Amino acid sequence: MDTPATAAKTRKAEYCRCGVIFCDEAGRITAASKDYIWPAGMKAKAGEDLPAELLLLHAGEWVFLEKDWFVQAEGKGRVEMLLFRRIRAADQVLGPYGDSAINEGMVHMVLNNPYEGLTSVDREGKVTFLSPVNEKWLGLEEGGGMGLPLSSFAPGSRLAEIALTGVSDTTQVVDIQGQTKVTVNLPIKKGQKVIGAVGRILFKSTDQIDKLANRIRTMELKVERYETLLDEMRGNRYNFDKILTNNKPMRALIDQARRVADSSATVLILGESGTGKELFAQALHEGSARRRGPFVAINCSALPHDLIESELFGYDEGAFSGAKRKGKPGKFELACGGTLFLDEIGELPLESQAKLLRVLEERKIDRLGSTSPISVDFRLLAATNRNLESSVNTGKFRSDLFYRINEFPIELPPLRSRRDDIPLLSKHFLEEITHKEKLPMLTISEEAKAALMRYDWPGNVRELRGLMRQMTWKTQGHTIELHHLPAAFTEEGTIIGASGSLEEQLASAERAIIETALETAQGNRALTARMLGIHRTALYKKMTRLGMEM
Ligand SMILES: Nc1ncnc2c1ncn2[C@@H]1O[C@H](COP(=O)(O)OP(=O)(O)OP(=O)(O)O)[C@@H](O)[C@H]1O
Repeated sequence: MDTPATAAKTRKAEYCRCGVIFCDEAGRITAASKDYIWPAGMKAKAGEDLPAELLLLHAGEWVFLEKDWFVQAEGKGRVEMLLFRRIRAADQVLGPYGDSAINEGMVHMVLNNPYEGLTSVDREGKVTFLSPVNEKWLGLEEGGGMGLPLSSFAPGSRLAEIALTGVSDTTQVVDIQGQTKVTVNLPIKKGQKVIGAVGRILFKSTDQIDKLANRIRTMELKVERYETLLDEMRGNRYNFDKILTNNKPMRALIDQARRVADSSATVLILGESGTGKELFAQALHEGSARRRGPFVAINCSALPHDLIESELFGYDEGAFSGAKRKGKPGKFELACGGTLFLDEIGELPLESQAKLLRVLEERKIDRLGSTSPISVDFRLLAATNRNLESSVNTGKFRSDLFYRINEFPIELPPLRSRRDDIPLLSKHFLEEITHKEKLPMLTISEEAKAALMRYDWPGNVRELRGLMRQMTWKTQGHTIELHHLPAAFTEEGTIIGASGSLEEQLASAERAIIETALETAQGNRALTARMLGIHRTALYKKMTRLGMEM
């Protein structure tokens, strides 16, 4: 492999204090200078294949390997470096130069490379070298910056900091003088001592690097956008100050919840549907040290039983037919560093309850189809509108899980037990909805107010919100009159047909609300869904479930 010609050239390279490597068209190493070391620390040997990533990266261009590149630069002009080129014929690099010219030629080319600006500073941040392209870019005379503090003419540069800390700043995409550039800043060390720093700015980079810089820039912009969005979403989340109430027992509950928020206790939030359980869960998360982490909510009653486990635990590649090729993380994993809120926990199948208990005890999960457990760090909050104790007695809920999640129970009262909240919440929802829909604010007549106060609100605050939404569409004027309210409100203190179990009463209230909304929207399903603040498909599902005519 090592012909006399290439052997001579590698010797020359060693003489130049450059690591040089040669390879043929197929990417096989034909010769390497003695001290050519891959970034992984292995010596390059003739006869071996070039690592794939180098072939890919370099594709015939000059490349300076960041890790080993520019190992030391002392004063002006003397550099030790590692150069690499994939060449067709060695002569393309070394041919035109005579023996002594190799050193000069290569060093000259690197220092005067019009595509890269080099700057070095000493420990005090004073310039020890500026390549011509940098001088030109900074508007300096030849040699004009030498010996001056770099900060005096390039205030944005971090090089002086690197010369002090010795911590490299590799491959940053930065905006300098209105242009996006790729920079690499490395400390210069003598033994263990940091004696300065050297920085590289890529000017007219290769197409690959330009594309890379653009991709990184686009990704950075995306990340910025998502971070803003996340912050907005966080801002939209409820905290304790956003839970409105005039009711004393509710205020006491909020105080209790505030106190337990920043603990690791599992809070079990009990209460009828629509009383604000999810609101409390969000506020507990926001009041904890995990607030910067994710808040992941899952409604156990909304998922078919056979999907619950894959949603909670995730699955590995090829775990079952139809699974996404790459696998998918489950909610336990997604909630890492944050809070997992299991809504309607009473609906969890017994088998999943056993698995949940194990996760809570071991803090580890196994994705479906995987045998390597993953550690998970989340705080559990749970909610239910069922009486879990009676579910334990009937064998529908595991007692050990019940005791495990019942560390701090909070029971939210139904709206009918805190009627003093009705005027406050009605006004709040009217303001919120009219503002959002750009409609005039409504007032409520005394008669209508009295009817709202009398009503039993089986759907609790959610029902009140839905009604206020309907009213903003239904009342053409500025006042909600008694006759605008659904029939259920005109019957003294009762709902039409409101007898039977809570579930039956809820269904009957839901049916009445949908019917009124449909009537107001003159049968227009899309408008009805909008009025009710739900998606059209959700409206169809509800109508089917409630046995309503489509
Ligand atoms: N005190 C309150 N202040 C403001 N809004 C409230 C309050 N209580 C409830 N809401 C609103 O009522 C609606 C229902 O609340 P939430 O979803 O938290 O109830 P839930 O008890 O979790 O219901 P479900 O059991 O059906 O999941 C939400 O739109 C919520 O914003």
